[in-house]
Amino acid sequence: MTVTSMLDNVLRIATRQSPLALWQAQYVKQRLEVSHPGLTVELVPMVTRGDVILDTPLAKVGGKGLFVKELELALLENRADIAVHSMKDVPVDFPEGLGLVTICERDDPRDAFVSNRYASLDEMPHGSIVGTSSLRRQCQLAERRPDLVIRSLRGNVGTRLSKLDNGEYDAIILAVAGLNRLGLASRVRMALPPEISLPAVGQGAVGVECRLDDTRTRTLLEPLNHKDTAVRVKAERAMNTHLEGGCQVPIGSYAELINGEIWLRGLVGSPDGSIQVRGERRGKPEDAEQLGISLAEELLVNGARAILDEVYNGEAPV
Ligand SMILES: NCc1[nH]cc(CCC(=O)O)c1CC(=O)O
Repeated sequence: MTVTSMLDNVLRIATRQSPLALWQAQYVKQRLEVSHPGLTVELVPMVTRGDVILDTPLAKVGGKGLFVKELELALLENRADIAVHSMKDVPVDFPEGLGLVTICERDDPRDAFVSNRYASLDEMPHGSIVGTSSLRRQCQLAERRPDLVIRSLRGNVGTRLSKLDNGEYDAIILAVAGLNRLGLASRVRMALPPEISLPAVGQGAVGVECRLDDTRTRTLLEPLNHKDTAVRVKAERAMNTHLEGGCQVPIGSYAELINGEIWLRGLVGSPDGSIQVRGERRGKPEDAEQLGISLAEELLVNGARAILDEVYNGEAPV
């Protein structure tokens, strides 16, 4: 066998090494190998800046892009062929030459109430301590239960659970999907419906990024794309992109497909929950992007503009 033909049968995944990232990379590897007998998929483990700076709230250290930059560099330098991401953590912009080409079927998009003491949010006594570092979760929690004390909680899923188990918190909020993937579904005391906690853009979905001119890889990825998930995430991301919100503002965006129609709901709020600007759109899947944009415009007019301006001190977000 020549060197070229050997390489033809190998595809390399750049991945972070958190248990969740590794699960997602393994999942894509397995899906690819099942779809393409004879293909060998290798993992290329990497450390990102986001993995190094774990004790500062994400909103303060420059956001989600921290977790993907190193992976993208590996793609651009041809040290790997694809990067697998939680769609929730993928920034709106891609470096020139890279793009998101595949979105896999969505797992449970909801937030999970996790506690060793209480079965639900409403059961918690006044003054209970809840851990989350997500401004979106904090905003919705504080509106519903202004009497709770919300404390910052960082680290990967396992770290967060051990901080709960140590007694540092009465409850914590995590994504159901992350717990499911790690075999920790039994830790979910209550999955919070979107009415109580509107999920983050793309929550529960895994996406794959590659070099846009790499037609071989794009063809290999085709069977993994899940159309319904892709259209939902497209509407959610269009809303988010049009808001230019970044992750220093509480933003929720969640689309469902009901009888072939998109139902997109959006939220922009203040971190303390005192302001909640909400809206929704229904329409055809073909119009996913337009629905997201027009919902964003409505939210901006209804108060989101003021919230964004306040957070970014009147400057355009970077
Ligand atoms: N912010 C970290 C992160 N990124 C994706 C998930 C969960 C899996 C997903 O939403 O796809 C999590 C953990 C969490 O929010 O609890």
